[in-house]
Amino acid sequence: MATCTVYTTQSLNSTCSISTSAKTHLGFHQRQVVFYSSTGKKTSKRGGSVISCAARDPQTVVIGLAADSGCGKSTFMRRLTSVFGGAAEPPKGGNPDSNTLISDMTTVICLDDYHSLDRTGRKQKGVTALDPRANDFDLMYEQVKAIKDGIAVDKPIYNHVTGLLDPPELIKPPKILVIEGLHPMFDKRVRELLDFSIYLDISNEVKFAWKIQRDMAERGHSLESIKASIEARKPDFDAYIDPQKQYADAVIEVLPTQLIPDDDEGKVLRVKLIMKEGVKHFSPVYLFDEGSTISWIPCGRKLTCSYPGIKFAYGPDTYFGHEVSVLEMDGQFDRLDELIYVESHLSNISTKFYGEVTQQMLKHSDFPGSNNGTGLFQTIVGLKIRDLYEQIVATKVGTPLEATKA
Ligand SMILES: Nc1ncnc2c1ncn2[C@@H]1O[C@H](COP(=O)(O)OP(=O)(O)OP(=O)(O)O)[C@@H](O)[C@H]1O
Ligand SMILES: O=C(CO)[C@H](O)[C@H](O)COP(=O)(O)O
Repeated sequence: MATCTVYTTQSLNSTCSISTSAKTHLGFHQRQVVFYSSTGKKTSKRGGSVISCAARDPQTVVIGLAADSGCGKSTFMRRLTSVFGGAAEPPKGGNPDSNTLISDMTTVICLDDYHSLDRTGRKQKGVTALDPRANDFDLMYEQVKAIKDGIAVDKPIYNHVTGLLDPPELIKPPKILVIEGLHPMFDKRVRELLDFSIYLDISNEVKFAWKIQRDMAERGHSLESIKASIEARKPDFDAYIDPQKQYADAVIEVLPTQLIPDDDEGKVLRVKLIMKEGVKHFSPVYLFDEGSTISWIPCGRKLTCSYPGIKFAYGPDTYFGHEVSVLEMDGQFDRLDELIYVESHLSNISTKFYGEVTQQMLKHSDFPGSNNGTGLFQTIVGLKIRDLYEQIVATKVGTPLEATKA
């Protein structure tokens, strides 16, 4: 039972406790509502349908992760959920093709589940899945809001195996809800529900290399079909997905290396972590000296670097008119255990103990990008999200947060 403030047809702003009962309308569960007077005395046994319920207990913290398909969202999610501990798994006993991942602290829902047109429907109408007309933003907003307010919802499922819209699955409010997919920041109403937002900005060259690696090697697609699919999506990607990066609190931008002249292999990457200034509960990471402009080649006695080496950069900048701090890494690590040397020069990384970034990276050394800035910055953003969550909870319960962070 959660104590909350409900807005019903009968009484505005009453304090009550709620117990979930039956069916849903647009994903909103009807509840039995028990009213209490200000002295805590029960005043009536049954209210009406809860239209909106703002929980007074610490509510669900909502994180948005936007990126095109095949740009590393799943990998990032695995790193993020690992920071919170516990394995993330699909809902038990549910649809085997569910896109949802649940762990003790987090629930990750995939916004593909809000496609309003199935694969055939999109084909008939001549629209891609990136087109807003193929997605139900009203339902997305209503359900994310409900979860944030502590209300379980019946969320639809888009089945990537069949291309059909499957019967819904029950999503209970977690401590942290991550909404990942093509459009978490597209709709203003949904955007305003986000406590923190991330955009994975993968340059066309790198996206192409990753797609080939996955879709040719693992899914048996031809080079021509991969090229055609990227080309077909590009206009809608440019129109509806890419512009969301202006709203992100953190952007991880992945570019070809500058360490190898005219590199066309796309294996060595230059990765930027662009962090907005002035975001509540989020203080950007810095290298050596906050606010300075730094260029650092850490290769020497403490870091093994084979060709083409490693280069870090840090400094202030502007991004879509916002003040940002940018941390950049070009190159890749030879020995992941030596990452501790780099970690010890970074500040505001929200670790709970010395070496936590290195430990996380070593733990998932088999994940794509573990030897470069993609893995490093995804891990750091995961730690920043844990810190943000802890700050929000501490603010709500009114207890000061222990000073345990680096
Ligand atoms: N940091 C990385 N370095 C190298 N390759 C990567 C990296 N991240 C992802 N990839 C490649 O891209 C592929 C897709 O990654 P992932 O499944 O995490 O993306 P996704 O955005 O969840 O994709 P989708 O939405 O299509 O399921 C991986 O199989 C891998 O080949
Ligand atoms: O951009 C995508 C996000 O993952 C997919 O292409 C979209 O969801 C449609 O899926 P499918 O190709 O399985 O019909």
